[in-house]
Amino acid sequence: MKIFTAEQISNCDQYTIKNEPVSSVHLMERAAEACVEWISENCNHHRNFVVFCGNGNNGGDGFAIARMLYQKGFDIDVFTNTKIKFSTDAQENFRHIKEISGITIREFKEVLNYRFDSRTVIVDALFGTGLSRSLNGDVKDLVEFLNQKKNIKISIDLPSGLLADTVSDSDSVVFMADYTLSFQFWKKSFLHAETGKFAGKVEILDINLSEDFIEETETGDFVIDDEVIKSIFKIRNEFSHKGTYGKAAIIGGSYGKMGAVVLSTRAVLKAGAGLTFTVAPKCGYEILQTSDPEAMFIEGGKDYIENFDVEETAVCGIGPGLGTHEKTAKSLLNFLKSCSKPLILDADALNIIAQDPANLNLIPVKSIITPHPKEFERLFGKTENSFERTELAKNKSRELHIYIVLKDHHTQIITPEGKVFYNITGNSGLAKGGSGDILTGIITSFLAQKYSEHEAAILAVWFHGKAAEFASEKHSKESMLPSDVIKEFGNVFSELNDKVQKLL
Ligand SMILES: NC(=O)C1=CN([C@@H]2O[C@H](COP(=O)(O)OP(=O)(O)OC[C@H]3O[C@@H](n4cnc5c(N)ncnc54)[C@H](OP(=O)(O)O)[C@@H]3O)[C@@H](O)[C@H]2O)[C@@H](O)CC1
Ligand SMILES: Nc1ncnc2c1ncn2[C@@H]1O[C@H](COP(=O)(O)OP(=O)(O)O)[C@@H](O)[C@H]1O
Ligand SMILES: [K+]
Repeated sequence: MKIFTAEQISNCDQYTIKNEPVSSVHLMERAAEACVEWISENCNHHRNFVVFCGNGNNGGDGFAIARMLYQKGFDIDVFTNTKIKFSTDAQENFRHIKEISGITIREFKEVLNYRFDSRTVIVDALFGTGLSRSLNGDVKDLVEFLNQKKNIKISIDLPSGLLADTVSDSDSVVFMADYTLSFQFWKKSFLHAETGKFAGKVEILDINLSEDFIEETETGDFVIDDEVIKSIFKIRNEFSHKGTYGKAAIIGGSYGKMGAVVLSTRAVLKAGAGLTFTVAPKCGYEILQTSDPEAMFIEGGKDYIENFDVEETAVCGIGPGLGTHEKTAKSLLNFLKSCSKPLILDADALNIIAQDPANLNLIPVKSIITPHPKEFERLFGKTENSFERTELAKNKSRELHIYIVLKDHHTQIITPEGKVFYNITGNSGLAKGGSGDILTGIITSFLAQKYSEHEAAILAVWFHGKAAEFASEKHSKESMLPSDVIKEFGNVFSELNDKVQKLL
């Protein structure tokens, strides 16, 4: 799914109005209906809603939602500021709601005397994509007041105070939503840590904006949705043999860090590679042969790796548990100098490369590197925030012609062409040592199975998150282990096959 800026969304809005054609107030009606449908389906235990409406079209949505919820039998109160001029469509919906005797309309300042029942749901329709500056004055006080309430909070389109495309000043006040019902597109700010925390759980509601506009309008930012995944995933061919699914090698492990390479190797195996090797120090021989008997062991040193040579046709994922021993570092850098095929580089492989900025140029083109934020900083330097980090990653991907998998809650895959793919699967159950090692294994496995670098990176990140969702359902986010995540790969493949199989 494409991610558009607030300006592109507004253009899409206008294009739809002109070309569908549909009147703007009717489009507002459609948006409100989508919200009301979601609320009616999901708010089974709540009958009271208090809707806060601004003066622009976001407020217009709020008035329409209030009217429709009232018509469905919910108890509704509305707060707004009647002293400021409404937008044309907000004015029309304000007029409708004034005619409903069962809804009381109050001024914002009256909120201080309002009795919030603990079961009342607060709906924020103050500002959406039209926000042009930080909240201040009365509306800032109002949002601060509402943020202190323990009630369930739902934002319409965007939490008020949040910009769609970028981070606002750190002292800006933003409505803290539990749920955000947003129209048609993901907004970039939902996907970054500093801003996404205000949105709570995001639901994207389809309001049928123009498909032509969406198709024709260029953007560099995407969310990895089912359509993306369906276009990548290939069903296993029954007329195949192990050679069809390639050779994969995980190179890593050192004394005390053999678990990382065990997990990574197991992830390669369970993600479907044809032949799997593990290059690890001798001290890991028994551990690996016992834990992952399907993989072949290649001795790369005694207590740490000194030799990176592996069969030429194997796809190599390097780094899990590798350590940064001087001799390992030296031989890794020599290996990189002699290597021209794309590699997957993670963890200590990245920490070794980060020791000297000149090493970055040794990374073979089209390689996939998988830094978490700290590793990214070691490689490329500090940034002010995660939006800037993504911009820096775009520059570096272009400059070095590599794929950067920037690991985060919403991991981003950044391509050498400067495109950014945001992942929306996964959960905080992955915030545990070992999760990244598994991801390296999945990417290595998919690349060995002849997915392109672009496809392998996107599919693997989505797959990793999906497996984590299955694991958390069974074990909880707290208790799930990276090895539980690997056990769910089969369920993810079943889901993938169901998505793309031609079923009778
Ligand atoms: N896109 C779609 O497909 C559809 C969009 N729809 C809806 O339209 C919404 C966008 O509506 P919108 O453009 O009217 O902007 P909105 O967010 O209501 O705010 C503008 C008003 O707020 C004011 N204002 C701004 N910042 C302020 C501040 N800090 N403090 C105080 N005031 C501030 C600003 O004043 P100004 O900046 O001009 O002074 C103006 O009066 C969108 O989010 C969605 O909900 C649906 O109805 C249909 C389909
Ligand atoms: N809160 C979270 N939500 C979603 N994914 C997460 C979260 N925390 C961690 N992850 C994922 O888990 C993995 C952690 O990788 P990393 O930090 O390298 O772990 P390790 O090196 O210990 O294996 C990454 O893929 C990251 O995206
Ligand atoms: K809002």
